[in-house]
Amino acid sequence: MGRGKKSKGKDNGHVNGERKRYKKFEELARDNKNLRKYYQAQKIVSEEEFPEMIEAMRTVLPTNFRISGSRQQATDIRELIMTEFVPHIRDTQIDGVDIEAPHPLPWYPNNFGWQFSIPRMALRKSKELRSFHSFLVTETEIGNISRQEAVSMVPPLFLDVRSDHMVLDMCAAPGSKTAQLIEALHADAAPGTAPTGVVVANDADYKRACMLVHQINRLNSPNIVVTNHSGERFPNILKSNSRDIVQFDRILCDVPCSGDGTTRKNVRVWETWHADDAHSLNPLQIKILQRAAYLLKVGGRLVYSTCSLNPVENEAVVAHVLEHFEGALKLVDVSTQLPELKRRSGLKTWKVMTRDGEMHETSETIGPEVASRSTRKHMEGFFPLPAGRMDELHIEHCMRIYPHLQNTGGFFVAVLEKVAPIGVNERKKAAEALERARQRAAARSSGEETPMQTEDELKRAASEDEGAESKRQKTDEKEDGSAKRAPFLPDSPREDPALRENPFVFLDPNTNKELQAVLDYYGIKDSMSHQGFLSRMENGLFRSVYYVADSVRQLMELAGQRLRVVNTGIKVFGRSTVKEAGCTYRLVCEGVPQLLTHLGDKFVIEMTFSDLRVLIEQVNPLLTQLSDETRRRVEAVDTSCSVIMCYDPAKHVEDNEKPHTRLTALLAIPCWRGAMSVSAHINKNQLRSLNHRVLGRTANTDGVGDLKLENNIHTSASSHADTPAADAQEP
Ligand SMILES: C[S@@+](CC[C@H](N)C(=O)[O-])C[C@H]1O[C@@H](n2cnc3c(N)ncnc32)[C@H](O)[C@@H]1O
Repeated sequence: MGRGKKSKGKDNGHVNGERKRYKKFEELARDNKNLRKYYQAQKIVSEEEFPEMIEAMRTVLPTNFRISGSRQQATDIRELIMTEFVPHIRDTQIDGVDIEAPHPLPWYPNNFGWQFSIPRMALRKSKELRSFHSFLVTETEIGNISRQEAVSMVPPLFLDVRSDHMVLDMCAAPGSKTAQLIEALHADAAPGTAPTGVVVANDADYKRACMLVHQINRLNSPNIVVTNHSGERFPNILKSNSRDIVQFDRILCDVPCSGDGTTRKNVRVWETWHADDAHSLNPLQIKILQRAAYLLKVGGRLVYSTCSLNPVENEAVVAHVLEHFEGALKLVDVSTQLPELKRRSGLKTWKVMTRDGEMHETSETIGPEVASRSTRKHMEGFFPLPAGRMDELHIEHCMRIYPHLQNTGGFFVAVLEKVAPIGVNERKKAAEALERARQRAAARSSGEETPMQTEDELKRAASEDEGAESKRQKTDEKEDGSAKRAPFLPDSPREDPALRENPFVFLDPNTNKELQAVLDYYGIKDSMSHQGFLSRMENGLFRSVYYVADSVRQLMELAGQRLRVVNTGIKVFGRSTVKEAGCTYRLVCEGVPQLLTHLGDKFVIEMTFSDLRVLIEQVNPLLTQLSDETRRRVEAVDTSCSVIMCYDPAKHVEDNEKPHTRLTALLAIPCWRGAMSVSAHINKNQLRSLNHRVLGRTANTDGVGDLKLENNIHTSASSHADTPAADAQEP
């Protein structure tokens, strides 16, 4: 549900001191008189359509997933689903009933969003379906697939994230939309280049922020920072040598909400729903959106979304914030984007329901007996603005997605753009830029080169001038090294005893000999910035080394202690437990995509298809089992050392054997070079996935399949005792 955490003061499972018996899922009535009355009165759909919508809200939601990760990898996974699973499931019948095959969501770009409805009992009765289910579980574990409600995939698509954008996800946990934002940042970068932007994923709830870390770590991005602030109090980060604050190009406000668009998944909403749930959330939602507006650059885009159908949490919030900023924010008409996505326009009129079930058109009819003092304080914000004003603000540009339109949950999305500065500082800066543009235009027209410009042209020139000014500032910082000089103060340890982690510190290879030795050993090239390594110190020692993109480092240096950083970067090196190892640090699985192009050549070893087969089929295969060239290259590195073994499907087409499914993405596998053997240093799910995709061998999570995976896992009991057993359990 959208709220994200239990509201304070709830019963904790007790009523009047006695333990409350929660009804079983199937005992719950999928109905609520007040809910029906409320939405019928709002006329959110026509009278004829209303029963269809309520019926859809009662049915079980289909399963949806998104193919995630890098574009090329995602393409390979999509091909596998289309060629292997869809045709089989399409032909499957259970007890004489056809099973609906998984199908792509028509509006999701590149067929990367999918939907299917397979009854649980059907899974038990069909080998094909069980196999598909196991595939989903495995690929989800390793981050190639994300289970995500279809409508929840919508808001990031309207943010239009580019590779150089500063993006803020205000209420990010558990992180399914953050993952989309990170993917968009990487997908937009030119082939072979890294994005220069940042995604800051923030959540007010520390525990949920930690869940978010788990979700996004699977994407192996060095361009992400996870922070823990109340969105409405997200701190100002000052640019260096300036009183200006860092602002974002894109902001997602997927705010806490009552979640009544999720009745198909959270059946308990039917039992607990009341219209005034929205009343306590509306003031917070307004504050979060207002803060986001301040943090947004002029010309930047913001998406506000909820999984609630209630106008008090949706159009009311948007309308009052637009009104508050007096034209600095405007709603964007996105009706021609994602044309296949069925949606309805935002509401311009609605009524407010109080706890007694009465509907009100104005706050004047609401008495103190049905509204607490704090509710009364905010009541104006629940109602629509005067009719003419709702038209002027184009509230119809908001999007409402209803469950019956395309078999999904319910959702609300509004796309906003900041068209003018807000606040004293921003206005002053804009006025200065306008004056500069005026003076330039005057100078030009006195030289009779160009005629005097119109006010609009001047404003445009001024806003371009501001952009150029901020670019100039960045370049100046680079040139005079001031950004580098800005001292980085680690985020302070939190007061909450549950938050025990040590703060991140950047490691400078010029002064940190241990790091320099690791970089020298692995021949890390200058193409990888040496300033992005950081760690969490434990008793003066660092166990793991992480890496962040320059953009993240600059942001963290500017923010200093102001930003409560929960996590950032990707782990690239882990301290080795093997005493005789060539280097005290080994390569870490999740760091492979980051390190691959920057490692010394001898550590990246190309292999043939038959080498790949040996590596994923056998436990610690002997070096003698590899092809001659591959073996020669592995033997050229120290024993007890990490290497990355790569299979490039584009290069090794001459091999007699071919992968089971069409592969286009390079497969890069971190390995451990033992005295006589080499072993893939990956976890069970990664091994399972490779065996399936490369060799067509399945090892299902429920035991179905022809691969006995237990035998392939590298443990201390494995046949050649020269792999780092402790490391193998945690690659
Ligand atoms: C609807 S959920 C967000 C879902 C998330 N965007 C996703 O796609 O996975 C709302 C989140 O807001 C967080 N939250 C609640 N109050 C907040 C606040 N004042 N500021 C920031 N986050 C808040 C909750 O902890 C919850 O994780």
